[in-house]
Amino acid sequence: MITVESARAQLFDLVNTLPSEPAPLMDAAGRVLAEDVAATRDQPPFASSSMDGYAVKSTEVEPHAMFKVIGEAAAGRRFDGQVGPGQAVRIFTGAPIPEGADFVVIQEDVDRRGDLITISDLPGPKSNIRPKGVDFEIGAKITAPRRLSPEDLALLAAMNIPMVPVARKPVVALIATGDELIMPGETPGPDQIIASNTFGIKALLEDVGAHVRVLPIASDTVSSLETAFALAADVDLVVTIGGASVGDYDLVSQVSTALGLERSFYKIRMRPGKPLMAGRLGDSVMVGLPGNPVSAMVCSYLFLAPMIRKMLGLEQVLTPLQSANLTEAIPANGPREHYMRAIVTGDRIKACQNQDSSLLSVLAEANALLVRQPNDPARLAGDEVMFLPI
Ligand SMILES: Nc1nc2c(c(=O)[nH]1)N[C@H]1C(S)=C(S)[C@@H](COP(=O)(O)OP(=O)(O)OC[C@H]3O[C@@H](n4cnc5c(N)ncnc54)[C@H](O)[C@@H]3O)O[C@H]1N2
Ligand code: MOO
Repeated sequence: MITVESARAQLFDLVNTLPSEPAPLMDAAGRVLAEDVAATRDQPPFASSSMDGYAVKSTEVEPHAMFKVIGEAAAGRRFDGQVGPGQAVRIFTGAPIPEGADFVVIQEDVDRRGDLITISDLPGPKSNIRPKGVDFEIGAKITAPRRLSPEDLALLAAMNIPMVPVARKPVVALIATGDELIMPGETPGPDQIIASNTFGIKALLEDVGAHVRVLPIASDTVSSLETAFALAADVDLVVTIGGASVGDYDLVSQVSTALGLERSFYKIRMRPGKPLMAGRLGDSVMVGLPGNPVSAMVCSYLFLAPMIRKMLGLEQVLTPLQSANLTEAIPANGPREHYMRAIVTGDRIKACQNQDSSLLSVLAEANALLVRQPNDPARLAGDEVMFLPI
């Protein structure tokens, strides 16, 4: 059995950054920027008013000063003339500052009668003018790689970049295996359970940025598994769930090997998730997850999500571990690296009572995986431990 670290290194060797493709800005949320992009204009493209008021010459601003209002400047409609001595232009937020003016007196600080305004309250030193290009100038860059946030999309729009170069989404096929499985909503036979892993893993991988195809459940026969693999021939990553262990109906290894799998490894010194396998299968990469629901999800956090991030070209593929102090003692660990379901509150962490790898109710309560090294000694309340947030 190999270590988690060595498994990760081998998995990363199997995948490369995918090529980029143009995406309409409207559909680019959450995609990974693949190439640097540059603003095609200044923002704002002209000096503009940050307040509603009157544009005047700053040298004339003093208590009781009077101005004649000679026109109006609104957002989208500038005043074409020149502001001369003793003159003011009615101006609104976002409007271009007229020639000759370099100060906006807010309307709360003036009295207006007809076309005449008088400064009633002395304005502060702020000119209420946003200089041209104060937000960004033409050529300002957003650098790749970067997962595009809602704020990034707004910035790209302001930069007038309607098509964005993004990494192609890795396509993942999920194949649940087992005669006992049916889909939610179907009527289970007496010995059947609902295929749950598919849904958790799909959500997790889509959240990271993959496109996930859920294939029909494969039954525990060679031909059914072969059909499922055939349906997944054109994807980047084929993920099987279950059938990875040593039982008579655990056929994933046998079938994938017969189909030409160049196996990288089988079995990791970890808990849960021991019977993980991976390798190259045709033009795809195959990862065989253990069927126990918690094992499958933990392996998805530890291995599949970082593989997707690498395919997307992201620099940080691993989620950094954090530390917290135990609220209760935990016993010594065995020989496998253990990812214990745990609940973190502030800087304190509590390992969940029951660590059985079938318990989705415990996993759903947890917000962290407490990481124990092989043979880690018993830990006391108050001890500092490391965890992976989930
Ligand atoms: N003699 C041994 N038995 C087992 C070993 C071992 O080393 N020697 N390893 C155990 C460990 S650890 C794990 S993990 C499991 C992994 O088994 P498989 O990958 O072969 O998974 P299955 O047997 O198909 O299923 C295990 C369990 O999970 C349920 N399951 C499977 N797929 C789904 C799904 N999509 N959604 C929900 N639940 C699913 C399945 O019904 C079983 O209850 O092997 C141990 N055995
Ligand atoms: O490794 Mo299994 O995943 O312990 O339940």
